[in-house]
Amino acid sequence: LTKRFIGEYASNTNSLYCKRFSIDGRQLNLEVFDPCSQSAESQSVPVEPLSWADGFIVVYNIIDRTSFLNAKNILQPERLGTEKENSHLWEVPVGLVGNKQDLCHARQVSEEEGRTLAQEHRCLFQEVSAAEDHQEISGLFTELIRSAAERLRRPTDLRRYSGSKSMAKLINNVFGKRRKSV
Ligand SMILES: Nc1nc2c(ncn2[C@@H]2O[C@H](COP(=O)(O)OP(=O)(O)OP(=O)(O)O)[C@@H](O)[C@H]2O)c(=O)[nH]1
Repeated sequence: LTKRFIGEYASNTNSLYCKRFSIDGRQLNLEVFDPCSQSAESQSVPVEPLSWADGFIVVYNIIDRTSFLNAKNILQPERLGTEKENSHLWEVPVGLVGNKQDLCHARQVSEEEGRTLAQEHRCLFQEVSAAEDHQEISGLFTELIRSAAERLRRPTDLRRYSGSKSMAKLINNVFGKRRKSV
């Protein structure tokens, strides 16, 4: 959003960030919902964004195994409401992201573990360092947005279960206006 790393900021509330974003020569309104921290026991996705999200990014910290287990928990389809049955979120693209790669000397989660979890849930996967490389983050969002846009272009009856289901940051408004349902 800012192309620079902001080390400390208040994050005790749910936040919605909006940005004009250019991708493949097209302008779009990106809305990123960042839910505030929740205890491990109550990890779940806030209900409201699920009615409009076009994609999810679930972020864990590679030097904190508990955060990886929380991410694993969140990826369960029932947590996101992305089960095939009765869900407009069925097959929305999901990115699993291992952050803080700059601290990999203290890693508690191997890259292989992250990749395997992503494959199990049919997610995009990437390890990044938000502190060191904003372009990686931008690339990640671009990839997810392309997947979301591609999904929205497909006729409903041709859609296949391609992206698992997951969460933390939500993307909305891909190449268009907010939709009530897909
Ligand atoms: N070294 C390093 N620190 C990071 C990186 N990304 C975030 N941090 C730090 O990790 C801490 C948590 O970052 P947040 O952005 O608040 O992470 P969050 O997942 O939103 O966590 P909550 O605030 O608990 O919701 C902050 O002190 C950040 O400065 C990174 O890539 N490398």
